[in-house]
Amino acid sequence: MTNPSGVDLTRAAAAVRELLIALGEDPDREGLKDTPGRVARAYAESFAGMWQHPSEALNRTFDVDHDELIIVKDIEVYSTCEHHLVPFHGVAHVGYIPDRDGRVTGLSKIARLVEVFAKRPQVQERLTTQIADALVEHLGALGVIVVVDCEHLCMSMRGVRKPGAHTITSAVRGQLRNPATRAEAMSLLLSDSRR
Ligand SMILES: Nc1nc2c(ncn2[C@@H]2O[C@H](COP(=O)(O)OP(=O)(O)OP(=O)(O)O)[C@@H](O)[C@H]2O)c(=O)[nH]1
Ligand SMILES: [Zn+2]
Repeated sequence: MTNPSGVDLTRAAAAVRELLIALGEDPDREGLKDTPGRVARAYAESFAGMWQHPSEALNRTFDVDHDELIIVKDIEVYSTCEHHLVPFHGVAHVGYIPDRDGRVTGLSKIARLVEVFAKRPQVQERLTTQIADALVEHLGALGVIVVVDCEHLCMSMRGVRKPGAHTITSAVRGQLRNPATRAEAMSLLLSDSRR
């Protein structure tokens, strides 16, 4: 039952069965009998990015001779907090300045890159820096800015119980570290330009 993604579904299902027992449940009752397998498959989906390389997401590039900022905003993010294994969700905004040849990637590939890193056990800070570093490393971007804005269910539904609290993280690389360029990029990233 090991699947191509590398997740050992049989072992994961057995662990979920054990967890149900530890929690005082009867894993053989009607409603729970398929749950261990289901949860194992759901985790395999949530952690699919562990088996993907960021360069795969960015493999399609186009020579469009564009050497200025490109921004993809409001990319929906569903990730999993590695401390509690519960979701955090929100949006990512990604901007980059292409390499000297003006080589850009497909717009959807930016969202695919976000997915590669979101579908792993994560903390929001690492998610943010991994996206930025991958654009420099695999696309040769001369400048990168990434802002991630998420609500962590580990803070909303349990623990400190503060629903609605947002965590905002940013990572800036290369030419966009220049204060003036950075401020301009940040304002574009955070503005609602469609209204
Ligand atoms: N920096 C950072 N912290 C996170 C992230 N996701 C969850 N956390 C925090 O991880 C911390 C874990 O703290 P612990 O004291 O070890 O765990 P805990 O007893 O469950 O903490 P509480 O959530 O405060 O009940 C909590 O403060 C969470 O809010 C994240 O993406 N980045
Ligand atoms: Zn958490």
